[in-house]
Amino acid sequence: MQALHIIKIGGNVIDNSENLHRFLKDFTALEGAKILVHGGGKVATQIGESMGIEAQMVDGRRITDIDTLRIVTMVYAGLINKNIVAQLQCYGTNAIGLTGADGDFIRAKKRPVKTIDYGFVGDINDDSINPANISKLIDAGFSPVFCALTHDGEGQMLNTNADTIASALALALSGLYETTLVYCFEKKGVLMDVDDDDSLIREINPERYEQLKAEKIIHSGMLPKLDNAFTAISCGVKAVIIGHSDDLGNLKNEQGFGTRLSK
Ligand SMILES: Nc1ncnc2c1ncn2[C@@H]1O[C@H](COP(=O)(O)OP(=O)(O)O)[C@@H](O)[C@H]1O
Ligand SMILES: CC(=O)N[C@@H](CCC(=O)OP(=O)(O)O)C(=O)O
Repeated sequence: MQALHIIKIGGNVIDNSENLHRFLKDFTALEGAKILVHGGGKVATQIGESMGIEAQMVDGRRITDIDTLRIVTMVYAGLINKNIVAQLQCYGTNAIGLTGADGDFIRAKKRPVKTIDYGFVGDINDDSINPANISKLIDAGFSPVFCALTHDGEGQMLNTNADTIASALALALSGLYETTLVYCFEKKGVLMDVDDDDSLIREINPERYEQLKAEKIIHSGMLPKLDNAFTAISCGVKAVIIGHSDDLGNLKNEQGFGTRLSK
């Protein structure tokens, strides 16, 4: 089976152009088939605020009313996606920028209203992604670059968390490729102390994850990231690694990069 890397980059790195460019160079240097998934929540919040629209987050998810949907569509699919694609082209990666609506690559269902109305937020299902269609792009030599937007098939764009998109792509493509999923952010990996980069935890299995959650060592944005990551590893994704965007160049070096998840 051909190897595939799916790399997700988070909003804090996108917000720092020096770190972003270093990361995009390292992404270009990765050999073989690759997909980039980017967030950009921080930039969307800043631009929304400059337009008088305050972000409302619940459990790490953005409440997406119609005005917020307009902002995230402009920011994720336009500003961030196209700048990343242009930079990758400059470094020599033949990137193609996509939302889930393009090529009907990722469909989602609007999240049903329970106690909270998340608005235009989309949840991905088992049959949301057609891996054969995405592999046509890869076979043609493109590196797809997905932003955090999906569609419902009835003309409605939806906002979907980028970590979730990355793990759903990894799951869907793991039948066709030997897939490695890498979450890159602004810390060395999962840390014992969030403020101490020397406290990196090299490996986590589900039991240790439960302990670290109970001890509140892992919290906030790291919880949905790891929930997605453990789902991926238990469903056929070969490896899941969480590490610093600056260290992507060390990916080949087994001990050199971030926190590895094990079953
Ligand atoms: N044990 C931990 N180790 C590292 N980061 C942690 C930990 N627990 C919580 N976090 C938080 O998780 C955040 C990463 O999640 P998130 O903000 O969703 O990232 P991104 O936007 O890059 O996807 C870190 O910035 C950090 O504040
Ligand atoms: C529904 C939902 O919350 N969507 C996210 C999508 C962006 C994202 O995931 O960005 P980061 O990876 O930078 O956090 C949001 O709008 O913040």
